[in-house]
Amino acid sequence: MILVGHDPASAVYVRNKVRACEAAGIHSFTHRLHEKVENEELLNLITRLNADPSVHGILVQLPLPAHIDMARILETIAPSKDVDGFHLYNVGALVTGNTVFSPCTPYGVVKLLEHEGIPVEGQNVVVVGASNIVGKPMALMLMARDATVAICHAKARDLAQFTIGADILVVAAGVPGLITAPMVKKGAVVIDVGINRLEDGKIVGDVDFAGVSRRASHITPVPGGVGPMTVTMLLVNTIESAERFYAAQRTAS
Ligand SMILES: Nc1nc(=O)c2c([nH]1)NC[C@@H]1CN(c3ccc(C(=O)N[C@@H](CCC(=O)O)C(=O)O)cc3)C=[N+]21
Repeated sequence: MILVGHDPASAVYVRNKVRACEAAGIHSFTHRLHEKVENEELLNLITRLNADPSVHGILVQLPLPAHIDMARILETIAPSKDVDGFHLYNVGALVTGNTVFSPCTPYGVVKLLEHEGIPVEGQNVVVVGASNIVGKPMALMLMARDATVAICHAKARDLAQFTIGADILVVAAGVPGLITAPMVKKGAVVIDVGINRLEDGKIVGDVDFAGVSRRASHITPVPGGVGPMTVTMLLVNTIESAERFYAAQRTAS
């Protein structure tokens, strides 16, 4: 894991990932770099980890400081070790249905739905938020499972017009209280991906949990919902990466 700078939220997420690795018996190293680190130093570190056969997963915690060329950093990670699924090769593979690594947060959402026995095929899904990390891959993964998917920008004019039709509503906009009960169809499944820190230190999602939980058939809380699933899917991707590595080694020998 590579953590640049000292954003407190990023530090919490990385700590949770490290703890989960330890609990799962996955050895992890956290490389903490100064917020003023140069692009070259970060690139050199990634190149070294790419070449290290004992490393099966590389994660560069986002966001990165503004002077860092994020695209170049992500494209330097070996696609076979890109357990976040952010390399362009892996993004393209996801688009065409030849998924190598599914991005952890949407993958966690898919697993939650599977575990609860909630069908996706033929369902109307609305994804609010169109980020590269959550909204876009979420839509692709549900399309691959034969859902009808609409993506709304958080700033959509009359957002409720779209959300009210959703059998499954996934919200990843980063706007506290964005989704209220009248915007949700009765019996809908509501997945809240938002994590917002309020001034009093409280963490809330993008959904008015108290109100919406009276209309929804299923709803995920924040914290304790999608966040821990993101961490879990990182472990799944890392184990899969190691298994692929050793399978390829056996074939080669
Ligand atoms: N390269 C990269 N990969 C990521 O997967 C990635 C990232 N950058 N940047 C930021 C987002 C966010 N993220 C979370 C991880 C854990 C929790 C988590 O453990 N949440 C707990 C605790 C939340 C808390 O206490 O703050 C919960 O929701 O219950 C949440 C969010 C991974 N991200």
